Parts: sequence; structure tokens; C-alpha cells
Amino acid sequence: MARPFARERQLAISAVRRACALTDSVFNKLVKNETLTKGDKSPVTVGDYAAQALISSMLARAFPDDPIVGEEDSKDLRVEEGRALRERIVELANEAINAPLIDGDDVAWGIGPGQTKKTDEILDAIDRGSHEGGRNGRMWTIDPIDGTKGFLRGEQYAVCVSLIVDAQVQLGIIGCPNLPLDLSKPDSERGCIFLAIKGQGCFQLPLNGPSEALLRMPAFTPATLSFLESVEAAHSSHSTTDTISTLLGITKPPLRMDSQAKYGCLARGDGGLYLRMPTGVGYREKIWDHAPGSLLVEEAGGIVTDSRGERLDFGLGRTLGENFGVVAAGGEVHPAVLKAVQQANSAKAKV
Ligand SMILES: Nc1ncnc2c1ncn2[C@@H]1O[C@H](COP(=O)(O)OS(=O)(=O)O)[C@@H](OP(=O)(O)O)[C@H]1O
Ligand SMILES: [Mg+2]
Ligand SMILES: [Mg+2]
Ligand SMILES: [Mg+2]
Repeated sequence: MARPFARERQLAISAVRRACALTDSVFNKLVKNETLTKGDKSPVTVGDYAAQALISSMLARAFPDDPIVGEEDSKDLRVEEGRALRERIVELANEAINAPLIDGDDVAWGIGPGQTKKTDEILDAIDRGSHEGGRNGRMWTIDPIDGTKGFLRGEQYAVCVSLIVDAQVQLGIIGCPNLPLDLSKPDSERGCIFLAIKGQGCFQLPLNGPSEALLRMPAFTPATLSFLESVEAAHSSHSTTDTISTLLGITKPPLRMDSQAKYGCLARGDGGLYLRMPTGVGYREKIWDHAPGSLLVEEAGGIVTDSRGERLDFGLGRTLGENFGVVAAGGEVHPAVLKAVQQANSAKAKV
């Protein structure tokens, strides 16, 4: 009998591979006016929109009844000022949709030569991501480019997809085109996929190859621990991390990188600890920024909670609700890390 979520797994790998090829080629051709600034001041590029259209249209073909919570929407593309961007996105999405089938692709996903879609179909595919989320039933999340700032710098970013059933993440996948397969060998092959299915483990695959390696987090001590953290100080409080680092006696410098590549690195044993501490501006974390990554870490033997020690709740809607931060670490160090986080937070509250 096939393992649970076998079809979802095959589709997710196929969609992420195609989306990574798309974003990689966009990076090499991106011109200045192909990036917009969204209402929250964050950047979005033609690559974000085209990748969401691609993944969403594959999901819609394979699982037509499943709602999608996607980061992007097509509002800015439907107006006259968005015409040039819109045309470019349609062209890029169609290039990716029409690319020849490779191992693991299935014509039933609606991809392959001769599958060109019209402008409206592409915009509607983007907008399939407008689901409000919630506690019941199946839903997918898509973050077509996570770490868009890293993407624009030519550094780390990730194409991220998850399947959530009744608020529990069942499948998480992230594709990291710029990440070395082995971080200790910066010149090693670049391009990784991290994939986890609940109860089936966490795996790393080369972006363009079939071999897969099971990932288990090693045991860490304060001497071997180092932080993984956001590049942008606006996304996670670096000063809180410094305090926690001192409390834990960590001596190694933090490893800063954009996107959920941090969760993938953590799952394979780079660093040992990922903290995302609220900066106090009332930002609500989005489910697509944490659902795939948190399952990767849990399936590799780690623990992911907020700073109260509670599991992240993916059933509250498009966000994780009030921001209590994220504490992700190896199973044996997580209790000590959580204690240090709570100590640092109560010291901060007294100031
Ligand atoms: N203020 C604030 N606080 C916390 N998080 C925020 C904030 N603003 C944005 N975002 C989200 O951060 C996502 C990128 O996260 P990263 O871990 O890659 O951050 S960083 O770029 O390394 O700083 C980024 O995801 P993308 O938009 O997909 O890049 C945002 O969803
Ligand atoms: Mg964004
Ligand atoms: Mg994101
Ligand atoms: Mg994004």
C-alpha cells in the first residue's frame, strides 16, 4: 500500500523543483522595475507572483477541493499601471508550466509542453491563495519566495509549501536554490530541497537529483551550539538573542541567513538553535513562514514552540495570532533554551 500523502509528496517535489528553476532564472534576468513594494513596505518581485501562480495551478489541478493560503494576491497586477508586470509574470509562469516533463512530473498536474495559460487563468491561480485558513479540513500554504530580500541580494531564499490538515502540518517542503548541500563546504553543490511528512521523517534532496538523505539533528552542548537567525533585525530582535546567547554560554557567532532555509539548516544539524523574537511592533507571523519549516525540524528530532513553550497554532487563520516568537531547537537543548528565553524576556519586561 502507498504511504500516506504519497501523491501530495510527488506533486510538492515537482512543484517546488519547477518553482526554483523559475526563481533562479528570474534572478539572473531581473531588472529594476520588476519589483514592487507592498503595503507593509516589503518587496515582491515578478518571481514571487509567477512562482505562486505555478504552484497554485498545479495544486488546483491535482487537488481541486483543497483551499490555499498563499502570500501573494493579484490586486496590484489587475490595474492598468500593473500591465507590464502582469505580462512579464504571465510569460514567466507559462515558461515554467510549459517546461519539459522530468522524472517525477505527472501530466495530471497540468504541466508540460502545450499547457499555456491565459492571463486571467494566471491571475486567478495567484488568487486561489486567498483562503482565510482555520482549524478544519485540508489546506495548503504557499510562500513562493520566502526571504525576498535575500533573493534580491543573491543570498538565501526558499520556495515553501505545506499541507495542513485540521491545523496540524502533515507535509512541509522547502526548496533552497542557493544553499550548499553541505554548509561546511561552501564550494559544495548548491541547491537543496528539504521535505518532511509527519511520521515519515525529514529528508534532504539535491534540487536536481533523486537521491535523498534522512536527516536527524545531532545532540548539542553550549560549546557546539550556535544561533541561526534572521538577517533583518526588523524581523527578529537581535539584542534579545544576544542576551539569551550569554545566558546559555554560547560562544560561537550567530549564523545569519534569510528565509526558512534556517529551518532546513537546523534540521540537518547546522547551528542547533533558531530563535525569532518579536521586535515589539505588533507584527503577526504568517503561517506560510513557519508551517513547512517547523515540521522539518520536528521530524528531524527537534522541538518548535513559542516563547511560552506552546506549540505553534496553525489553526488561527492566516497568521499565528499574537506574536510570542519562535523557539526551535534540538530535543535535548530546547528546555534549557526556553528557560533562557523566558529569563531574558522577564529581564526585558522589568527594564
Ligand atoms: N516585522 C517583521 N517581523 C517578523 N517577520 C517579518 C516582519 N516583516 C516581514 N516579515 C516576514 O519575514 C519573512 C522573511 O523572514 P526571514 O527569516 O527571511 O527574515 S530575514 O529576511 O532573514 O530577516 C518575510 O517573508 P517573505 O515576505 O516571504 O520574504 C515576511 O513574511
Ligand atoms: Mg513577502
Ligand atoms: Mg515568507
Ligand atoms: Mg514570500
